[in-house]
Amino acid sequence: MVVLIADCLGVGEVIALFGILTYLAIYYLPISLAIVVILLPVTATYFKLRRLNLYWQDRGISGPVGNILVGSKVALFSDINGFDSENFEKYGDTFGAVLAGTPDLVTKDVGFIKTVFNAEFDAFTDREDISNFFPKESFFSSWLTILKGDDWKRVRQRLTPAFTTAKMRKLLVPMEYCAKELNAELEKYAEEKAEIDVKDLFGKLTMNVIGRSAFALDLKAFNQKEEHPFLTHGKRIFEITMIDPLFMFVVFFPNVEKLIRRVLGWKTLVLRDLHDFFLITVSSIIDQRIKNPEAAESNVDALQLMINAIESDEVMEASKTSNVDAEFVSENVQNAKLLKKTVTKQEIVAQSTLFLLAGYETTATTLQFALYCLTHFPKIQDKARSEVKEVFGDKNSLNFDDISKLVYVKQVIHETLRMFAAASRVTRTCNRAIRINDIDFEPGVTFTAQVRHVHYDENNYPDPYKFDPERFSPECRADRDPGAFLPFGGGPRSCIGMRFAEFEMLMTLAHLLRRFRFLPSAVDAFEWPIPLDPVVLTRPVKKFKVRVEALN
Ligand code: HEM
Repeated sequence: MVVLIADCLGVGEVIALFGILTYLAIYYLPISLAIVVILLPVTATYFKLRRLNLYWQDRGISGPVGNILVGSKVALFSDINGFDSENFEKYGDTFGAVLAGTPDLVTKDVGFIKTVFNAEFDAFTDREDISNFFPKESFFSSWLTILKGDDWKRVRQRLTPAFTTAKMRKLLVPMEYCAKELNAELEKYAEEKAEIDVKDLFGKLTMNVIGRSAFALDLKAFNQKEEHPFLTHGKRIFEITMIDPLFMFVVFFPNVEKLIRRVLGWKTLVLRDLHDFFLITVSSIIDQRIKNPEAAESNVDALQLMINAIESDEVMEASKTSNVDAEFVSENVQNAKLLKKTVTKQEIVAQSTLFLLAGYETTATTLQFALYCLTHFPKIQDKARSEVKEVFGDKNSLNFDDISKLVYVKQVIHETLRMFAAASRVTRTCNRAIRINDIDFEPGVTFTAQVRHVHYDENNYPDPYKFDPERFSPECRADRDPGAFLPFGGGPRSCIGMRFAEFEMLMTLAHLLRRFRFLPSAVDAFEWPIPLDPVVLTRPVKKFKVRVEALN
């Protein structure tokens, strides 16, 4: 009973309730009864936490036993990759831990990952549950990344037609426009012989690309003087951290937060200004487009593709999709009940803002690492440039066929993604009891694919610290299990923006390499491999800069 009540409350609420209970017991009850009232919840909580901490050991699976109060939670906030390395070393390819109160099975075993992410996907459809932070009333709760079960299937199925290669072809035009804008910006650096803050520059590029290709808006990210309100609000998403006071308040006092929202009529407490701005602005763009479909037809952007896909009742044909989507599509097209249900306006607003979130940091960081590798290995840079020059010939622009000929540049991007995959861990939550590899999974337990460890495993990639784009030549790929490459996750729930990101990176690098040579910083040259921030999202520990030389 005590434990059941505690489960519905946040940590702050439990402590407050316990404080009140202790106060009342001491003042109003005889001492012996007061001790019982105080000790009962303490003992019940102690035994619950103890059982939780030994969750995997009780099931015969080895792994670290965390602190009784916080489990291995500290690892989440400090060095999660170091934590995983240490445990793989001690316990082998798979170990069990308890992170943030949830038993988590962590593995770098490719076969195991494929079974969970693909073959048994129905039992592992969702990611870890973070819905507490995103109230149901807000559109944040409709983000594809957060949706669960049938809701996720319905929205993903409806969105998939907007992300096929054929649709991506249309987005090459805005992508190229932004790549040319970036080149114009770099001319200034080359002329002034100034050092470039690579992440800052690519961050602006990816914002411009998302603006143009998701909303047909020019966000003018390179413009220092006036900032587009989309950009001002979009950037706010990245400012939020785990130690943000409002965020902490939601974590510690979820029920109080709910009450405050109800009383004030707010949809969310965290990021409220951003939420309301996007809800109003994007909803009105959608309304205008739906009211005026002919004018809307001229828009080549993901928002319009989503509106079209949803309105036209378009159903994907498995043969027209990638292998990953084909499997998913053929599976879901049979599900007529889900197909008939449409996607709401709030859900479209959610997905279009999610593109800002999902497409900005990931792509900018990958481009940053690609440039880091190309600067560090000038011969690889020259080889990539030769291919680019050959593909451009006398032209100034690239079409879809040209992009498909950038085979070596794509290998460079894939090798960059192997070494510096944006997400070092990808997690699924079990939704029904299932036995896999002699392990009994219960609903609520999570399964984590340790992507960085899969990518640095000698058995998958010999000499893993060597940057070698040849690993992704057709011959080398044929010799390797495709499941050993997970920068975009795996199975039906993998990254929906993968093709978008690949086209954007190919287009950008092609234009950059054609016009410029990249050289290490003269002030702060960096070592190989660059030290990484020990958190889940892969970033260098310090900013790195490059110099740029314009080519004739
Ligand atoms: C280099 C760039 C990118 C990387 C490395 C990347 C990586 C990832 C990863 C690892 C996941 C989790 C997959 C899983 O759980 O199996 C993911 C999910 C997702 N990504 Fe990306 N991503 C990139 C770019 C993009 C872009 C440009 C967009 C949008 C235009 C996007 C939209 C999404 C969405 C919506 C999801 C959630 C999919 C779902 O739950 O069904 N990503 N991405």
